[in-house]
Formats: sequence, structure tokens, C-alpha cells
Amino acid sequence: MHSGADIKEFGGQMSGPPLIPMIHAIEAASKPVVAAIEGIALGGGLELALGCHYRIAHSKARVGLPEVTLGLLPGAGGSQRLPRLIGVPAALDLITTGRHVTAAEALKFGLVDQITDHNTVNVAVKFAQRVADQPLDARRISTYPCLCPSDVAVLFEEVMQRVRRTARGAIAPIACVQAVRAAATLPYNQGMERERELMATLFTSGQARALQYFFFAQRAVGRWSMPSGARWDTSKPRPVHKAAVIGLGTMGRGITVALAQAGFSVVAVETQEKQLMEAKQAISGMLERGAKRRGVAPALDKINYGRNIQSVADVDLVIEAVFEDMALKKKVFQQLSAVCKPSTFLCSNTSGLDIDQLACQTRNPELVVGMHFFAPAHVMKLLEVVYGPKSSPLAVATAMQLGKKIGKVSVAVGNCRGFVGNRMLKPYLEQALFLLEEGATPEFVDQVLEEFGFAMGVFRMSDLSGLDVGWKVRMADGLAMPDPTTGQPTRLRQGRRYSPLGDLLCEQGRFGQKTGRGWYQYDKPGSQVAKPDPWLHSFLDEYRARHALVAHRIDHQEVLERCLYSMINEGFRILEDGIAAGPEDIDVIYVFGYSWPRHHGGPMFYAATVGLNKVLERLEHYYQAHPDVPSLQPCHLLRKLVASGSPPIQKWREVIKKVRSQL
Ligand SMILES: CCCCCCC/C=C/C(=O)SCCNC(=O)CCNC(=O)[C@H](O)C(C)(C)COP(=O)(O)OP(=O)(O)OC[C@H]1O[C@@H](n2cnc3c(N)ncnc32)[C@H](O)[C@@H]1OP(=O)(O)O
Repeated sequence: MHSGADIKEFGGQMSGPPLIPMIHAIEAASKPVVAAIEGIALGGGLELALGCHYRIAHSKARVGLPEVTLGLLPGAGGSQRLPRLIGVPAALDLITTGRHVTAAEALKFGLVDQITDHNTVNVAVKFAQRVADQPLDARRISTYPCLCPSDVAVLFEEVMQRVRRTARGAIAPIACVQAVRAAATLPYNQGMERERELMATLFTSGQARALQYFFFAQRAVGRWSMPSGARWDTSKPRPVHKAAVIGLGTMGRGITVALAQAGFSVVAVETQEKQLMEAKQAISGMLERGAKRRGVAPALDKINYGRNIQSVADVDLVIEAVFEDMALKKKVFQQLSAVCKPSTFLCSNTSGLDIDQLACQTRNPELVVGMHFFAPAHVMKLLEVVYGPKSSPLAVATAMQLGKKIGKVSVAVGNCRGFVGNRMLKPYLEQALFLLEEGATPEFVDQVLEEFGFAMGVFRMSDLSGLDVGWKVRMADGLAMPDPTTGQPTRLRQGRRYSPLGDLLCEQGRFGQKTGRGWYQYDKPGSQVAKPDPWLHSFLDEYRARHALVAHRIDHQEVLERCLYSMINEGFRILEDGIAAGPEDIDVIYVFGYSWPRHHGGPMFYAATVGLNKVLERLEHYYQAHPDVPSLQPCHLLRKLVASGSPPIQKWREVIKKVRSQL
């Protein structure tokens, strides 16, 4: 197996002989060199194989040029040899996506010459003996002409446009297209020179550093720990064979699909007859479409539907996904505790309610954890596994393991309102509303956030998820009410600033995409094309006039800093409270759950890139201007990190430990 260069070395001195001259020497050799590929040949590993005269792969091998995912391009000749070997369209696909391909697909592309089920080295040796006398001139890929389709200019233009659209500001995919274009249009040596230039720019870029940090962050979150000291390597999960999902609304349906697709037997319970019928149809449709895409049989027979909670008596683990209402969830947990075997893990898909209150309803509170999926649950990669004060390491280990088995990136987090993701979203949303009150438009705020790299700005995202969701929560919290003395929507709650703008839209029945009106207007309910709404602009003008607010010019920098730094500040509070074990956990949650642009590494890595002292200074500035907004007040940990000389992110845990020990 060769997983390519040691990514840790990219930040410093690289060891070993320089790769490019070595590959050239192999290719120029007068004796045939046959690459035997077993396991994985990625990045530099595959580039080395491309310098060989022949490639034999084991049938289970995988190959690829994933450099783009690390903010790089295949910089050891890969961008020049691959298109010469497999053609421009296939090379563009592999290099711009970084996807791994199976040996069978590699054979189809002509990337390997033969595949075998036997010992690859033995087969390669026999192969070499067979071809020993054959001339090698036709085997040196760097000498091949780059075969291009007749409309190659159009192809490059189309690919470049697609890449620019989907890259959301990432530079590596664009450099990858430029490098392949050099292979298609320049002689090999000049192409190599272009590859070198492009690689030099990428290699030292902040984006490459962010993506390489994120590679390790993704792996670090698997090594979870709890404040009690329980850890991933000392806590064994219990196997889960049969699971249940309670409540087949949007989330329950997605969770059922995710479980069934991963091979689990699922009991899917919905007490409402009509809802059950609709859910069955929807789930079958999702399974069938998914199976068609993957070329497998749909896992329809994995699911048993029922209306009665008694039918979950023999399952190993239950995921409750009923409506987000504490009283209802408590009732369900009481029923589950009475019905299920004593060893059953009881999990809730709540997006922010108190796990401890649910655990208290059961006989075995240590078996209760949160499993917070993100919509659509069968697609989104993130799972927050939430432990309460009573949750056992066994329950956390089991939920983490289940998450892994259903293909999720699972992050263990502590119990607090909103957990990590939604807790940090609150100040972000709040700032966006305040910016509207002060003179911005939803279009401008969204444009700034989308230029930063979010898939969707905050208002388009709110319209997509439904404005009524947050409204119901705010009503339950006693926030979304007019001031009883004036009957006016109040802008101050419990001594802190509050914006009732979202509540006012909901009162007008503007719930977002599903009602065809929200922060934007849509052609019809359910349409996804958001258009600026003149009604909303007048509404904002009237609102400002009613509250004697004078609109001022808000610039790009203010939108970005207030939205992002308030969110980052909450991230530091989360670390200080021990809700997340480290900055990597927060960053992984934000990239996988909230479309934070991966090439910025995640909010905490971004803070480190901007400079903690700058984040602190800007928060102080905004807090001074808005002293009634506590989320802008820089938190203790941020101050402490700055006072400690802003150590690199890998060292934050040490400072966090000190701060927490002083609490
Ligand atoms: C001008 C300069 C010219 C320079 C030219 C340089 C040319 C070469 C460039 C490259 O090769 S770039 C690197 C390309 N390779 C990759 O991107 C592969 C990255 N790795 C993976 O995708 C996966 O790890 C895997 C290989 C598919 C294996 O996946 P699996 O799920 O089985 O294991 P993991 O948990 O992911 O990994 C295990 C362990 O190994 C560490 N690791 C894996 N690959 C690398 C690597 N390339 N460098 C450093 N470390 C690597 C990974 O972090 C895990 O470590 P622990 O978390 O267990 O400590």
C-alpha cells in the first residue's frame, strides 16, 4: 500500500529522494519496470507507477490522485502523464475530483495493464519476464501525444466553469484544470514546468494548509474522549443488530433509510396511519433511487413498519425522531423504557433539547445518548453523538460505532442547548438579523457569505430549512411574543438585544421555500429559485422607521466579521465549557453539517488563520458598539489564548486544559 506522500511533511522539510527526478530515471531506464499495485496507490504512489513501463494491479487495489482534496495538484508529473495515458476527459475527472477508482475501473480507463486475483508481485515478475525483450519506446508515457477530443477547447471551458461554480472559492481544482490544459496544449517539458509553477503556488497556500489540517481533524474526531476520562480506545461498543426508529417525519425517514442501506434490520414506527402510509412510500422511493445509483438491490426487506411502540421490544437500539417537543419526547422515552429490553440503547435525534431530561425518564439513563442527524439524514455525513452527565462510555462508543457503520462522520459532544452546531449557529443567525435591522438586505448578507464559500447564505439557508422551525422554538422559549405593555414586537429581551424580524415574517405565513415566501420570494411554494422580494425591502424600511432605526451602509467586512466572529466566539465558549473536546471537533461539525467551506478548515482553524488577536480586537470593537449583544463579548478562553501568544491550533488543548482546571 502507498497512500502517497506523508502529509505531515508538507509543512516542513520533506525526507527521501526528490520524487520527480526519480520517476524520470525509472521511465528512462533501459530495462522494463513493472509496477505491482496492491492495496492503495494514491498521489505520489500512483505518480510513481505512472513512471513505470507497465502497471499490474490486484483486483482489490484502488488508485487515485487525491491531491486536490489537500489543496494541491498531482505535482510529480501526474497532471502531465495521466491525460497522456487515459485521455483528457477521464484525467480531468480523476484529477479535479480526487476520487479513488477500483482496479476494474482503472483497467477500463487503460490506467493499468492487467489485474489479478493472485499475488501481484509474482504476477508482475512473470509479466516482466514476458515483456523483457520488447522495446520500451512505446511505454514511456511522457513521450505520448496527449490525445484530445476535437472540441477540447470547449471541454476545458465547460469543465473550468463547472469547477469554478462548485469549488466555492477553492483554488486547487482550478489549478488542476490549468495543469491538465497544459498537458493538452504544451510539449511534455513545458507542461511539467507549468505543473511546477502551479504546484509552487498551491503548496504554500493557506487553503492547502487548511485542507491538510482538515484531513487530520477528520481522523482526530474518531478518537473521542469524555470529561470523565473515558475514551475511544478504552470503551468497547456493543454490537447492534436490530434498530428502531420512532417517528417517520422527514428526519425519521432519512434515518431509517441510512440504517437499512447499511444492512441493519429496522423497526420503523409511526403512530399516525396517514403519516405511516406516506412514510412507507417515501422510504421505499429513497431506497430504490439509492440502490439504482449504486447498482445494488434496494434494502426494502430490511424494514418492518408498525404503528405500535410495543413492536420495538426486542431491538438493540432505538432512535427517537418525533416532533421537537420536550413533553412529547419525554413521553416517548417513558414508553420506550417500559417496552424495551433493559439493555436497549435509547437515543434521541433532538437537535438541541436536554438529553439529561430524557435520560431521567428511563430506568437506565446511562444507556441514553443523543444521535443528532442532519437533514437529509441519509445523505448528510455528520452525526453529533451527544452524551449527557449520565451517559455511559458504552452508550457513546456504541452510538459512535453505529454512526461509522452507516457512513457518518460522528463527533462526540457534550450536552447543552443546541449542542455544538446549533449553539454556534445562534449568534450567527442573530448577527444576520441585526445587520438587516441596521441597513443590510438578505441578498447582500447572503452574497458575502456565499463569496466566502458557504453553499448558501444564512437567509437562503433559513428559507430552505423553514422559518417556522426556529419560530416554534422561540415561542416555546417565550421569546417570540409582542411586548405586553406596548403590543409592539420587542427589540430587547432580558436586557439583551433581540430581533423579532423572523417572528414577524412567520406571523405573515412566510415560512420560506415551502410557502413560496420567506426572506426571498419564489415562483411557487416548493420552488428553489430565490428572488429578491420588493415586499421584504419595504417591510424592512417600515420596520426600521417604526423602531427609529437609521439604516447605515454596511460593508462586506462588517458582515463577514460580525457573522463569523460571533460564531467563533461561541466556539471558544464551547471549548471552555468542555462541550467539544478540541477545535477539530467543532471544525468537522461545521464542514460536514453546516457547509462551512473546507478550504477554510472550519471556523476554529479560520480564527487561527486570521489571527486570534485580530478576532479578539474586532470582537471588542463590535461589542463596544453593541453592548447589549453578549455574543460579541470576547470569551475568556479567547483572551487567554491571545495572552498565551496565540499558539498554533494543535496546542490549544493545553491552554483549554489549564483554563478548565481553573474554573
Ligand atoms: C513541489 C513539491 C512536489 C511534491 C510532490 C509530492 C507528490 C506527492 C503527493 C502526495 O502523495 S499527496 C498525498 C496523497 N495521498 C492521500 O491523499 C491519501 C490520504 N489518505 C487517505 O485517503 C486514507 O488515509 C487511506 C490511505 C485511503 C486509508 O484510509 P483508512 O480509512 O484505511 O485509514 P485512515 O484512518 O484514513 O488512515 C490511517 C492512518 O494513516 C494516516 N495517513 C493516511 N494517509 C496518510 C498520508 N498520506 N500522510 C500521512 N498520514 C497518513 C492517517 O492520518 C491515519 O493516522 P491516525 O489517525 O491513525 O494517526
